[in-house]
Amino acid sequence: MMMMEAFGRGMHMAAATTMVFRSELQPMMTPEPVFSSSFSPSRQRDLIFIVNPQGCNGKTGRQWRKILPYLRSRLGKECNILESITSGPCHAIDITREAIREGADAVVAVGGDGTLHEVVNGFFWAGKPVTCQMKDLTHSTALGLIPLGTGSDFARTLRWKKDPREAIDRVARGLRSRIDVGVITGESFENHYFINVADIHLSAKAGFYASRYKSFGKLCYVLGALHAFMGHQNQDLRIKFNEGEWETWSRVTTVCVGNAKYFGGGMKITPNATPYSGNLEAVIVQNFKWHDFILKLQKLYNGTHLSLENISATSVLSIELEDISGNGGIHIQSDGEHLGFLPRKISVLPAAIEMIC
Ligand SMILES: Nc1ncnc2c1ncn2[C@@H]1O[C@H](COP(=O)(O)OP(=O)(O)OP(=O)(O)O)[C@@H](O)[C@H]1O
Repeated sequence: MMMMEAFGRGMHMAAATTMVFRSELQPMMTPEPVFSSSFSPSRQRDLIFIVNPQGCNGKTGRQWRKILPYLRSRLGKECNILESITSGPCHAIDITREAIREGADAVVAVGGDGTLHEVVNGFFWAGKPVTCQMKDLTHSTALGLIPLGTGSDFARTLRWKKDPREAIDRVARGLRSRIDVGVITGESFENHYFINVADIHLSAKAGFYASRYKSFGKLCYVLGALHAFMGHQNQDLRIKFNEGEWETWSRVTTVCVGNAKYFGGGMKITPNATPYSGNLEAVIVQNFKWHDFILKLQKLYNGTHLSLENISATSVLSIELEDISGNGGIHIQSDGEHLGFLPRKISVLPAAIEMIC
């Protein structure tokens, strides 16, 4: 494969909507993964490992080099192990597209949620899944993950530890399960995909500032949030759920739309979300100040914040958000990557990707 090196180969929505009440939030059954198939044992599999050497402040690159011997011993006999080291932001997207087009059996992201996010975006091009031209229609490339980032929040929902050996064993077993992906659309905006959490306003700014504090490890997300509160103003937003009517939500601090549960280095922000459910969980926080954030931090980490008065949650297939002030300054990010400003629509693509689980 080109470019790759082969080894051995508030509720101040005081007027609550008809759509969402905290009290209406039904306890959800947690959907479990359905394993469909494993790799064919009859031929050598092509596994592409996309490594972000700068992940976790450079620790990802060092850990990767340490685990390579184990990877080779565990997978070297039955697989072609191909390593591709990213050269900078967005490189993983191109590598993934190329690998899928060339018929790879799996593309494995080695790094944090940012690297995983780029690999997921590589599964799509021009609004459609990327496919392999050379193999039969039943062939599909699976997504794999060796979580080695600062937060590695997506892995938490699947209850995976940041243990590279455990992750390699999972890749070796090769069990696959279809997972949902979120898609963000907007006028003059290329479709953007996410696997973990998309978020708007305060927390999107927090993600941006967190990157300045990465040397503090997971604490970078709390520091980023406190930084984001400086000069922050809660804003009135227009929100539409599931293609319904537009509703006005006042003094919105942040909106988080989860395909999975955790962000910000372990905050269980969308505690009912799972990537096997066919929908997303939208959590709307209103009228929060920086001191509320500090006082409620523990609840955010353990996922009990949905019981608070100015937090609402609902399960959605799609959610559209517009800035009422019209000044265009409401930030949006997904999986920690900054994506510009509202208006945007966020929808679920059920069972869009096969993942090695
Ligand atoms: N070679 C590179 N040099 C600099 N940045 C890179 C390189 N390759 C990828 N990146 C960027 O690094 C960003 C962060 O990487 P990653 O998410 O893997 O680590 P992290 O931020 O430590 O983990 P987490 O997102 O889980 O907190 C990615 O969004 C990606 O765009």
